[in-house]
Amino acid sequence: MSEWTLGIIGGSGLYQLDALEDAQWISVDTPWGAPSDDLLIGHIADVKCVFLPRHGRGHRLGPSQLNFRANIDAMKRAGVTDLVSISAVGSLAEDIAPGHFTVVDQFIDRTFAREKSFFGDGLVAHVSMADPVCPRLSSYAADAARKAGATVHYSGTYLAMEGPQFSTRAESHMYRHWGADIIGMTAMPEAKLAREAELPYALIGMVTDYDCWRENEAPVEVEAIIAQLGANAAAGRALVEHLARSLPEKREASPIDTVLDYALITDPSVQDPALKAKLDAVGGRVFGA
Ligand SMILES: CSC[C@H]1O[C@H](OP(=O)(O)O)[C@H](O)[C@@H]1O
Ligand SMILES: Nc1ncnc2[nH]cnc12
Repeated sequence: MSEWTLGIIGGSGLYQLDALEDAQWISVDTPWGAPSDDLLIGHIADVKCVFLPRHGRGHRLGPSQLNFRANIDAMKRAGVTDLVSISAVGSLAEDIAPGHFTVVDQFIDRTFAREKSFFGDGLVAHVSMADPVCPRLSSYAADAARKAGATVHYSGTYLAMEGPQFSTRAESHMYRHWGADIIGMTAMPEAKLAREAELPYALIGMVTDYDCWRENEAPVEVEAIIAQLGANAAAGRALVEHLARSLPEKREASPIDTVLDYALITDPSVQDPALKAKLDAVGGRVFGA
């Protein structure tokens, strides 16, 4: 049996994963509230897979309504060892065209109306986000995207905006000057919380549009995004299947598995027992759940 349990967060257009065998929707409760939906738990070959549609089936939740902490906690609670996230994104670069996939390796976080940490009052932690994704999982995901037939960009900076409105033209130009390659509304604080939960994380951005920085082109509208999403989602599903099938049976330890060993700063004598209890899944390895 494979040592990997692969978590998959599906973004806009990806609400179901038919490739999962013996799959069942399971309700998972967390100390942080309800995740976006039940988890679809099954397997691909001998890899256990846990799928969560980020916006819920039917796309009920907007980016600022997502309970990111509950989503990551639920993944951890379901035994996920590695988490791949799939997102619809706008392109901020000429050579990244709609239909292309970008394997994200950096982020600029401009979100401001979201809970961004599992830690805080009574138990403080500071994890490093210098290298925010897992290179190993990203590399498997990139190969899987290529096998799925997508044009793949092997690195890219994702600008996370609050939304739900799309950017102004001035913002879009500014993000390009900052060096961002793609833009979306959901990967932050998802990536930060995955790191706090010691989950190696990879993000694949499926490009739907050119946002609004191109002078002679109509700005992005949901209608155009939905049209592109259909084509992208098929490749996204194929990517997940190739990814699960390409994982070696044995899972070597990742440095991300143990980041909390170096992140906690609160003296044990004053750590809040109530917060520690809430961290049973996220920090169970260090607090002995
Ligand atoms: C439907 S376009 C805007 C919407 O799509 C992206 O969601 P996700 O990252 O979950 O695929 C974007 O971030 C916005 O939430
Ligand atoms: N242009 C865009 N801006 C923000 N999020 C997006 N998701 C898909 N396209 C987007």
